[in-house]
Amino acid sequence: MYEEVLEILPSSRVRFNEPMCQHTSFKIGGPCDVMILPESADDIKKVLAWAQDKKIPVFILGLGSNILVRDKGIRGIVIKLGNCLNQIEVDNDEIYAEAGVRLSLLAKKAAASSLSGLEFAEGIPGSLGGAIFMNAGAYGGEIKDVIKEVYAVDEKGDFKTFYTADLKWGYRYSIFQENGHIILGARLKLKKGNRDEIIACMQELGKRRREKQPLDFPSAGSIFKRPEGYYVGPMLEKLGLKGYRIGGAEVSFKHAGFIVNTGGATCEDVLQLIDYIKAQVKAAYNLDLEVEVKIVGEK
Ligand SMILES: NC(=O)C1=CN([C@@H]2O[C@H](COP(=O)(O)OP(=O)(O)OC[C@H]3O[C@@H](n4cnc5c(N)ncnc54)[C@H](OP(=O)(O)O)[C@@H]3O)[C@@H](O)[C@H]2O)C=CC1
Ligand SMILES: C=C(O[C@H]1[C@H](O)[C@@H](CO)O[C@H](OP(=O)(O)OP(=O)(O)OC[C@H]2O[C@@H](n3ccc(=O)[nH]c3=O)[C@H](O)[C@@H]2O)[C@@H]1NC(C)=O)C(=O)O
Repeated sequence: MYEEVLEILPSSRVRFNEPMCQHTSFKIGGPCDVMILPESADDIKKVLAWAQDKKIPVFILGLGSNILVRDKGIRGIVIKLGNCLNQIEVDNDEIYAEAGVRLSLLAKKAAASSLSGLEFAEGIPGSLGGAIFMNAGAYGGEIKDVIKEVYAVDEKGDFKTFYTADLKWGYRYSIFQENGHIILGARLKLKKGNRDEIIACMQELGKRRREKQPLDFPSAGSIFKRPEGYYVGPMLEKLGLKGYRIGGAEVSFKHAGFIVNTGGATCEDVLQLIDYIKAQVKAAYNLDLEVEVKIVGEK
């Protein structure tokens, strides 16, 4: 049945049984049935209509930096926007960018145009779409601070424009986590600044990130959200969990808020490690840690 998608898209934009471990920063995940690499919003509309007609589930992937895919993979279609919808246009103090653009690349482009506001995004590995979906943030900045409008399609493929005030922004939260729309792009409003100062700020944040975070191992960044009044890293460090390992999954020695794949980790290893950490934290602090990373795929 999946082969029928070749009637609406050229084979260069379709992959069958694609291993998700090749598309996630964790380097974990079994195959998806079909992966679509769209070139335009029109491709996405066509695929959505086809999937709806055939009742096939659709999953949207940005750059795979904030997901944990189960070992059996994903049934149905994965539409990968990361590295696909890639256009950027600078217009005075505003930037229009498509959802698949790498956030750190967008930050560099803003800096080169003497535009301030995206310095915090230096080194963030996800796409603009993923960043909006979860209101990505680091070093005191959040993507919500620079978003003016977001352009999306609903499940039927109808286009919609959202103004930032309507997006229900919260800590690692936006309306897109409840409405199921696909983000196609956004208009960002930045501030004119001094190019050298913007670049110096980004270099400083990049240095801090490299010093504090285990960037030399595959991971999905912070595995848990920050509980109010706590930092996860020091909490796990005090519990002696740094270096605790199940299979190939390990609580990072460098930053205990990260689980790293030391080589050959399965999703099951990571899930077991998450459960173990949660139980330890519950017993010691009476706190329920909430997973920040999105867990997807067939159980
Ligand atoms: N602060 C930091 O240091 C780090 C931050 N991150 C953040 O995580 C974010 C994840 O981005 P990315 O790797 O691209 O995302 P992923 O590919 O990991 O996708 C995560 C989820 O986001 C949703 N999503 C992604 N793109 C879109 C879109 N265009 N429209 C609607 N939903 C979308 C999907 O949910 P669904 O299927 O339900 O639609 C998907 O399950 C990054 O932008 C980054 O900010 C990640 C690592 C480190
Ligand atoms: C990596 C991510 O985002 C990160 C983002 O890069 C950083 C930097 O601003 O702040 C958040 O991490 P975090 O809550 O762990 O904060 P950090 O600044 O890294 O650490 C907090 C404090 O704990 C200390 N710390 C951290 C780790 C550790 O093992 N031991 C320790 O003592 C740090 O030195 C620091 O004083 C984001 N995570 C969340 C869930 O909010 C991500 O979302 O995937």
